[in-house]
Amino acid sequence: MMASPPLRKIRLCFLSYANLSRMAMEVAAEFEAVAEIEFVDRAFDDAVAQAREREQAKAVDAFVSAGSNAALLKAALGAPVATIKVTGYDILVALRAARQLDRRVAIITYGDTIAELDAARALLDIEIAQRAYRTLQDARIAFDELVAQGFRVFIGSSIVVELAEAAGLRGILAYSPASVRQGFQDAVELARAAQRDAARYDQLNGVLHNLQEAVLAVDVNGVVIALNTPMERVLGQLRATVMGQRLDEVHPLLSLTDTLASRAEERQRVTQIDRREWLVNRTLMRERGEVVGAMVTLYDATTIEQADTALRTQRRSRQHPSARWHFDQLQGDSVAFERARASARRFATSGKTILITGESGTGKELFAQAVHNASARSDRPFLAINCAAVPETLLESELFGYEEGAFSGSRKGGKVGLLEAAHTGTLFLDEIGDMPVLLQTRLLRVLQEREVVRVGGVMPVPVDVRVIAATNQPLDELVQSRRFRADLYYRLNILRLRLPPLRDRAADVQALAHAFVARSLRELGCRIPAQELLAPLAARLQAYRWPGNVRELENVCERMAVVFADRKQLSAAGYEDLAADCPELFVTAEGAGTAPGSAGVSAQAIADALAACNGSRAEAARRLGISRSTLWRRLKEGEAQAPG
Ligand SMILES: Nc1ncnc2c1ncn2[C@@H]1O[C@H](COP(=O)(O)OP(=O)(O)OP(=O)(O)O)[C@@H](O)[C@H]1O
Repeated sequence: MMASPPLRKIRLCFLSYANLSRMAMEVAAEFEAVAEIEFVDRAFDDAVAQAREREQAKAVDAFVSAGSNAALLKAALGAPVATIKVTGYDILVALRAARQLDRRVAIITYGDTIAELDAARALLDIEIAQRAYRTLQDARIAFDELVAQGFRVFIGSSIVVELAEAAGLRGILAYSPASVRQGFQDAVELARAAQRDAARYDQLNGVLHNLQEAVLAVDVNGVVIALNTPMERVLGQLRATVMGQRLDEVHPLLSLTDTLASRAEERQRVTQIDRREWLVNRTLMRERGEVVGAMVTLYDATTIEQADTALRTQRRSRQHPSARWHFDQLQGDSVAFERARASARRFATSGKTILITGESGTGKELFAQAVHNASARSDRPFLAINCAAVPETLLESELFGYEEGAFSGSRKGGKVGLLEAAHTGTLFLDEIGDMPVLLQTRLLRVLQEREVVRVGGVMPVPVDVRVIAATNQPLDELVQSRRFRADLYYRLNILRLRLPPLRDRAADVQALAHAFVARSLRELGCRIPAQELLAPLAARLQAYRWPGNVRELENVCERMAVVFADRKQLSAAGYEDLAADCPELFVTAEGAGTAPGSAGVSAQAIADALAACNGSRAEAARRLGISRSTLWRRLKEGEAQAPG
């Protein structure tokens, strides 16, 4: 078994006038085994200076002194100070010795006079005069007065004995070897306790060392007992200089005095130190329920913000796909398309709000994704919502989130809205023209104030979101008819990206069709080359007006691939099937794509498609080559126009 290391001898320093020192030296021999004791014959300021030197050199574990010296040392030092106290028994012994010399005895004590002495006076049948002092000056004045009153025998501390002896009178030391012994014992105890504390503080420092946060701990007196390297950096001072100092003096902004006094902990107070923002926690340290100190922890606000973003991003990326599209992947090299792509690239880096306009199916969402991916926010969340496809009540809580209990059926803990979830990233608001006016007002506030208040909440949460809005409706007309707020319109319309309809960029049709057919054939495991399949259709593809734009072309191409994949080869019969499945390509030139409606699809065509798909709106929209929201809006328009 390994022997535990022998305890280091305790280093004590005894500070007093020579009289008491002489007595103490005799007693000190009893402590040889446990302590090394140094004797310093000094009093008052001299004594304090000597003690400070030793404390700074860490040469002493505890000091021992008496009377005024002890009081001064306690006030001036951080190290433990044991006081040798005069007991009633000590005074009695001294009085007995004094009585041998004179029947009139003067007692001069530090601090207060001793009330019980009046009883002793009668018992010992002597005249006793008492005085108390705090400073050397006081002691001298008291002594001179008593001398003037004819006293010749004095009982008191070393100073008093020295004064008496210097005046040729008799001085009797009030302290007994027993009280000096008690003083040494107290000092050894105090030093041991300080050693134990130091070991605990070492342990605490070890724990703090591994923390990234800046942490500092104080004892119940507000004296620094531990701190870590990040805290050294905040304070701009080394541990050695800060340890043992009062925190209020080291850095008043971090003070724990109020925390210790009120026992009230404090969390996440934003505090600026050296032009940096920190979140500051103040907590109490307890041992077996007793408060033994307090701790201040600083969290760097920037790091927290980054962690917050990482948390939101990672949570979100588990739930939603992020932006997939990049500018290079967008098909099309017509002049009109290249112009749009070049503008979008420029807009991407500006970081500003963008309004994308264009007919349904022209690729507005794709552009929004590509803008996000080409912006400084590319590694942050990209979230999208179609304002036309979500019912009004849901749209509000989707966008702004809600607090727990905001309405019946609200989720426990509330819900984070898209604006919050997209923090530091991009939010794509598709079909913004369909956003109800009330929500437009709320959105405007968010864009202006850069903070969100959840439904049923009061505390605003700061958000940094780039908004890209899209519409296939003429927003300026909606503004005129008061269905869209003018101020929101101007706020969104900072950078305008106009996406041309497919009919205005006929040069792109072939390339897009080739890409779509090739992809679909590949997915169907069909080896027919897309080029060959498309060759006989080139003129038709060019002639058609594509009211549903790229989405419609994509759907038609998918249908073509399905028809030929079934037959496994190109044949005239296949093209006949195609004429039945994709009638839009085979209509006469005059009729092609001229149907009215915002997306160019007639109400009759919608009704037919819905009937053919057993009322499935998703399927009908797919067949018509329009988005679900366009179909939805067209139906609403139809209802509004219907008589009755
Ligand atoms: N340039 C392009 N390259 C490749 N695919 C495209 C391109 N433009 C559009 N698409 C295809 O067309 C479809 C429609 O695009 P998107 O959803 O971006 O249109 P939109 O203008 O937002 O439509 P809506 O207004 O109806 O929501 C997408 O599924 C995409 O695959």
